[in-house]
Amino acid sequence: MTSVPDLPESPLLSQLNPNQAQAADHYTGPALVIAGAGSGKTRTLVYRIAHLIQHYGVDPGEILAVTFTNKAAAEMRERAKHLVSGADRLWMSTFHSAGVRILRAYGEHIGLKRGFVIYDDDDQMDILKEIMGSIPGIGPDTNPRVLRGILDRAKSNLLTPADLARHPEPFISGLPRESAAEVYRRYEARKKGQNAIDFGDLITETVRLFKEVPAVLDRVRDRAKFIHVDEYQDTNKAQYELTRLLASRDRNLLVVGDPDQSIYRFRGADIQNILDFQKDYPDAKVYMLEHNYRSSARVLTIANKLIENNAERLDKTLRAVKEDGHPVFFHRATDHRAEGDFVAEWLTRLHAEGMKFADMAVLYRTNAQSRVIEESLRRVSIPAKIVGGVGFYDRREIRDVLAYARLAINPADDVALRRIIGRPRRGIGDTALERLMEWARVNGTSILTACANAQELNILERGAQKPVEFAQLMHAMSEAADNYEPAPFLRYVIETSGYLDLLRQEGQEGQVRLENLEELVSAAEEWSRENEGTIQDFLDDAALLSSVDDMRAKQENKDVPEDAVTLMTLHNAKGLEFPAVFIVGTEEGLLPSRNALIEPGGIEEERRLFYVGITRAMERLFLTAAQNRMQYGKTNATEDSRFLEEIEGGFDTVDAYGQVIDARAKSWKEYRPTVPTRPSAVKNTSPMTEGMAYRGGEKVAHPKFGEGQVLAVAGMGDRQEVTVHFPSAGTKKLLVKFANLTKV
Ligand SMILES: Nc1ncnc2c1ncn2[C@@H]1O[C@H](COP(=O)(O)OP(=O)(O)OP(=O)(O)O)[C@@H](O)[C@H]1O
Ligand SMILES: [Mg+2]
Repeated sequence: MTSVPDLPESPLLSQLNPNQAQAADHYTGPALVIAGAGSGKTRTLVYRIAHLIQHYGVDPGEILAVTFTNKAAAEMRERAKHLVSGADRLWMSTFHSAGVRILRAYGEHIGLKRGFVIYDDDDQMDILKEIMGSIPGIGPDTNPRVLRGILDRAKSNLLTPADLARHPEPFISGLPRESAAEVYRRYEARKKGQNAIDFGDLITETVRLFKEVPAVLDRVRDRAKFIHVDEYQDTNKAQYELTRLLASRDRNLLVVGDPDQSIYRFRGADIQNILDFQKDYPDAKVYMLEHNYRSSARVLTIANKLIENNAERLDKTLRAVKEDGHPVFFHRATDHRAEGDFVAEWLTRLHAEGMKFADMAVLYRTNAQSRVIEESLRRVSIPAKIVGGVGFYDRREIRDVLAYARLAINPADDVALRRIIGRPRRGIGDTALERLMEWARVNGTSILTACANAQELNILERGAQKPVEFAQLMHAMSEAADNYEPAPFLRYVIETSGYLDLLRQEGQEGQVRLENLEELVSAAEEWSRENEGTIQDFLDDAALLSSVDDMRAKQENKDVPEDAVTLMTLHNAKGLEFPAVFIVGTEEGLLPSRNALIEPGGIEEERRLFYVGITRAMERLFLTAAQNRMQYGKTNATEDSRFLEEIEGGFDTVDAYGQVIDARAKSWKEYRPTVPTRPSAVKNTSPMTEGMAYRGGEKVAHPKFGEGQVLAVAGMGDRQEVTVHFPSAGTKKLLVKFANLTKV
């Protein structure tokens, strides 16, 4: 029996349970916190940061924490500020934001020019559409999205075009690999010519910078002597490499994650990063957290039950701290509309019982499902905040004005130029534009340079004055960009570009667009109050907003009251929690998704996604399905999700009025007995793993495999099973009874 080693007396640590406190007290060297949903991983990470500052005297200016969204980073900073002073100097950001910051400061060392812009998904598509036509093996029916997917995955895996050409598989996403590599090559060249980088580059270029210019890496490492990564299970190869480089000198790297919540494999996330952490850092300390503080025991039971069906996983223990709570309800509606009405009905009831709308969330697999739910909610006037979907920053007028701003900062941004040269119309037709582009291509200049010289160089026979005027307009705008704060500058752009007049002529619709532009100016004003920086910094931030980020949500839901139900995809819900959660569309073809059925490992990924959804719920959980659903314009009969079968017995089936039809959950204790366990606070040093022979992180020896470290412990008594990582033999699952392990 091991006991909790002495921990420093600390008011901070006393707010954690003993295992959490041990992890939070981790000082130097590599560490891995691996634990299930709601076990306090994120909380432990924040407390560890505060404890480093308060107890170990670490300078906040040497601490980096990487989170999944800017919102999570902001929240973490707020929490840290409450716990300890100096927290405003912490570096908390996403991988992408960290990349921008590093590349803006040091990108010149690897040939990035000042003022580079960040291309988003749509900009990428513009380039791909333009180049794909002339590449052998890429037909006109090739979807540019497929190409974009190939590029994204290649970058996530740090593959160059040459690597792609050497790829062992003859086809990549159905395309000849040579063609895919050629697309990649030309795309990169085009982007470089326009002084732009894309999302993937934010990581890969930073990695390249670190490798090629060690002095820069050293400077950045001084600012990141203690590194934390939340949601480590969703890092890809490039992010892994970035982390590895940053941590390679001081080796103070603490990562937290849950392999069961890895849900971004389709975007290149590699679950192996977390599983191999101990291979990369053989001296890593492993901390396991085994108590779930978030969900009622019933909710947690079905979550545990579900995820056990995954074959590829580390066994972990996760026990409820909370009581049984309410039964989980499942409702099978006649169709998707009835499903939406059922959700609206229960939202209303919960609200009448005193729960705030803001404490409720509706989660779905695909954005397309949100429309019907929204309609149902609107009918009964439930305020709803939609996260994701076609949002504020995707609107045409917003993108147009931001494109002007980009071009003002970076005259080489041809993608932006092509977007706005005809908005409003300024007498430069398609043929003229093509000649300008051709001249620019032949002479290796930007299109804007071609415009500026249209008259002298005889690029155009007629109307050469128009492009020259456009170039003059942009020149004036560039000067304004240097001289104005972000908000006045955007106002200047809206007016001088002619966009304002254009919208004024468009009547009602123009009016709505104008209001959106006003909102953009307000967003910039608000941004300036909270940040110091130029229009360039504002554009960077706007480009990096993810759908769950606050700045984005605020603009997108500007007319929605504070107290509103959240509607979002299961993916976006990661890391969040709500007292009441509805998961809709638990049907075959939706959850698991149709694509998952044909992809290797697809079902297990979808199961993890469902697991993420279930474990967001604190008190109430509702699952729904529609027997008939309209999809792609046709109504079809559906089948219940296979996952429902896996958790059968864990929920009550209810009818449209909420009356229990099938009360399985009433006898749920027989179905799977879990008794809530309440771990003591840290002051009381009784070990929380009472009755267990082994604990995560412990060093053991095996007669054949040698020394190793316990990764996970599952089961009790004779059936206790440990997962042990042996540096010489890999990771093994062993039954304690037979394994002949000894403690080291
Ligand atoms: N020791 C504790 N005492 C009280 N509340 C706790 C404790 N540990 C965690 N919690 C609460 O439990 C909830 C879940 O914690 P947290 O979000 O840190 O879990 P997590 O492991 O990061 O979850 P996820 O896997 O979903 O990211 C939070 O509301 C947190 O404040
Ligand atoms: Mg978390």
